[in-house]
Amino acid sequence: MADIIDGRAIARQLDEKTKAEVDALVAAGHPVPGLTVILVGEDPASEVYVRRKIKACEKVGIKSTEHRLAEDTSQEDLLALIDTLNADPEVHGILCQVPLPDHIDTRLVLRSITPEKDVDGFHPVNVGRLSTGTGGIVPCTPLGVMLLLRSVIPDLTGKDVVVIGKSNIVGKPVANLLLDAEATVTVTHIYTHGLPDICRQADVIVAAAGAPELVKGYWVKDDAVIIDVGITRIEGEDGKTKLVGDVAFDECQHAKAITPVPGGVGPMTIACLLANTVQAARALTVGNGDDSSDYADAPDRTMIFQDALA
Ligand SMILES: Nc1nc(=O)c2c([nH]1)NC[C@@H]1CN(c3ccc(C(=O)N[C@@H](CCC(=O)O)C(=O)O)cc3)C=[N+]21
Repeated sequence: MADIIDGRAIARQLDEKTKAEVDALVAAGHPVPGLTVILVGEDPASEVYVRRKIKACEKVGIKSTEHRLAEDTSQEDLLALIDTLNADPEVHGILCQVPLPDHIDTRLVLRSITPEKDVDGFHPVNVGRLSTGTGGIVPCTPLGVMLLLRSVIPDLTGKDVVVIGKSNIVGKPVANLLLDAEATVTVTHIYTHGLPDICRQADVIVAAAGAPELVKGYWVKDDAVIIDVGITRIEGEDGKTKLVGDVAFDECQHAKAITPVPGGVGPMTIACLLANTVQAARALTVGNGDDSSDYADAPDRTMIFQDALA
């Protein structure tokens, strides 16, 4: 049987460290780290995630605020709100839940969040810093993927990793982080020819295609490690809905280790959001931005949080 990588447990461990950092900041007379979440419209899945984020903030002592805007909110009003939050000294992290309604230019909105408060790591400045290994805020899900992976394979040097999916939110940043960790990375997607054969060569598969149960058992070599980023609600045989990943979990028990869905990458995404918020708060209040961090120019930014799990 494959080992199940317990994302909830590893997330709790990171949360403890985050809480200790919040306490230390406050004890040193700095403001309570603050996270603001913006949700436009009423997507039920987004509501679930936002509620989880707010609850998680409470647990570690981050002050959270929520802005719920109507579906028909104008782009101008959303940008004005972000301007206000950018200037608010009590707000250290700003997260605007995506997807946004069609009448809003998502790229413009993400660009308008100041990079220092961009705890999603989606601003082009943070994307550029990640891809050049020069600091910045690392996006939450890719960071979570790295921490889960390192809980099984502490040293990724020379490992053959296949990433399935090329999104700006997961596939591309994960590939960059893996390269920084000296892995050999093959980035693929659902149109890649011979995808099963490519996957069968891999020591590690990171499945982030958004295609439910895409990765079959025969795609996976014995003792591979599988990180499943997918999360899709489907109707099960009993008529009830259930969450499935991008990997046919039951067929992959010959793997060395695999993340479950739910309880794998999802909880880590939230724990990393909290960790990013505290990092942003520290940079904004204690130090002069990233340059205050010993890790600012470290080739592998994920180590800053890896230490928390040691
Ligand atoms: N600006 C922005 N930043 C995001 O980080 C962002 C976003 N927009 N839009 C939506 C996606 C999705 N996302 C998840 C967070 C937690 C779980 C999570 O905790 N999942 C639980 C189960 C959740 C459930 O029961 O539905 C688990 O996997 O165990 C999943 C997905 C963050 N996202």
